[in-house]
Amino acid sequence: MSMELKMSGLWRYVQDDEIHDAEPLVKVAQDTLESCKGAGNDFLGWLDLPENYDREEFARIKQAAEKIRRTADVLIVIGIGGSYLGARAAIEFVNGQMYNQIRPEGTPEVYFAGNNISSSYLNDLVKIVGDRDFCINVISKSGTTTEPAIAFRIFKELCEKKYGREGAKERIFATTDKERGALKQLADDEGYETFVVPDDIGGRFSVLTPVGLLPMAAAGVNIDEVMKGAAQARIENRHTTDHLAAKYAALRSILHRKGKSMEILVNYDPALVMFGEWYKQLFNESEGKDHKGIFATSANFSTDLHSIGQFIQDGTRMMFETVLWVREPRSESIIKEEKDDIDGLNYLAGKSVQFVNSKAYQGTLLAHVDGGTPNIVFEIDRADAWHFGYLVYFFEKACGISGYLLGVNPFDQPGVEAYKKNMFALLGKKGYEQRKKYLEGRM
Ligand SMILES: O=P(O)(O)OC[C@H]1O[C@H](O)[C@H](O)[C@@H](O)[C@@H]1O
Repeated sequence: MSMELKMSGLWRYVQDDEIHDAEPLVKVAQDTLESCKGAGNDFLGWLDLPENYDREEFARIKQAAEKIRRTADVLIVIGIGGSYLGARAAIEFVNGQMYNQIRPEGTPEVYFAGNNISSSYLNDLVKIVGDRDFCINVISKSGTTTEPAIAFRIFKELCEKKYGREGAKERIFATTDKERGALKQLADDEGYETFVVPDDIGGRFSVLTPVGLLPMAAAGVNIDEVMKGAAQARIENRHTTDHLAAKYAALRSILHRKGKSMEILVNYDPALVMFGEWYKQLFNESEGKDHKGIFATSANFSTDLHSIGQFIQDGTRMMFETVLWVREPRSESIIKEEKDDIDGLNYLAGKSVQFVNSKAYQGTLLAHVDGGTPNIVFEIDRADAWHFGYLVYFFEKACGISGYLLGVNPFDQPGVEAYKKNMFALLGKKGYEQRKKYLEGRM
């Protein structure tokens, strides 16, 4: 089975008849999505993407990845939001958080830039590259986002200094709109190889496009497997409401109506930390609008059980957890017996660390449920490329259904503009003069 939903963490909170009663509405939401008749329907290119992707471009991604691997010790991936999170989530999901230190042979170190406005971070990254050979993949659908634009100026200059303008051309790969935006214009002017973010796929739904696929492939993630996993999720989660994406959307909606306004995506392996970050953008930008929505966040257990665990167990009862449990770790470690059992751990001698992790998972689940935090649980066998693709498509589909159930357009993000307008005004950008005056008067 690709993925299993476990309901034992919901027994006090959601009854079978409630799920049954929610079905007609879930069906309407799903039909609206699948028939492409709902709000935001010009952004549904991701729905059939696992079957309908551009094979020629896919082959070109593999060639470019090969070239990066051949010519670079370091790959700098520049992007933010949907142009950043998915690729990083994939690389860490498959290879672990310490990927750069233990990466597969022949693959470059991969670092991400343009996802913050920290000069220290940028300078640290320049230091890390040092004298080594590097390539750049600059990613921006709009081609005008401030953070990646700043980072790209710095690394483009570095690249041109080191390799000359002609040489840099061979090392810079741009992923952007097929015809619009500053990045597309720049890429055409300079002669960079370009990859397309399709018009009908929004940033947070774009991980299975070149946005995510090129960095993944460069890092040695098997992108054929990623697409196969996504294709399987597409087949399993459509048409009827008898599938996990519909059930998950129904459960979220039922819990929300009962006052649970916060969802925590829980993992038990640091390799999934960035997957949690990707999920946060997906759900918050899709549902957090019109003064509605579940606030989606993530937690990393057992790490966070020693920090925010107290609140989840015992604080304001406003949350539910969605646990993503991976049954088999990438590698195993066995706890050894010690002669003097000073730390009292000998009762675990011979047991695997994953066994201990599994008991932490089960024990936490029961404690949180007893404390008033319902748990939805998904279990998968392995954190590999196939399951990454599966999970991406699964959460995207569930998010689309869930957004329509909530009565919002899940495919826009008008609220993100507010801070940008203020920032541009305060920076003195042309056209924002009036706002600048008004804002500065308030400071
Ligand atoms: O790819 P870009 O156009 O640079 O956009 C990057 C990100 O920036 C924005 O502010 C949006 O809210 C995100 O949805 C998007 O993923």
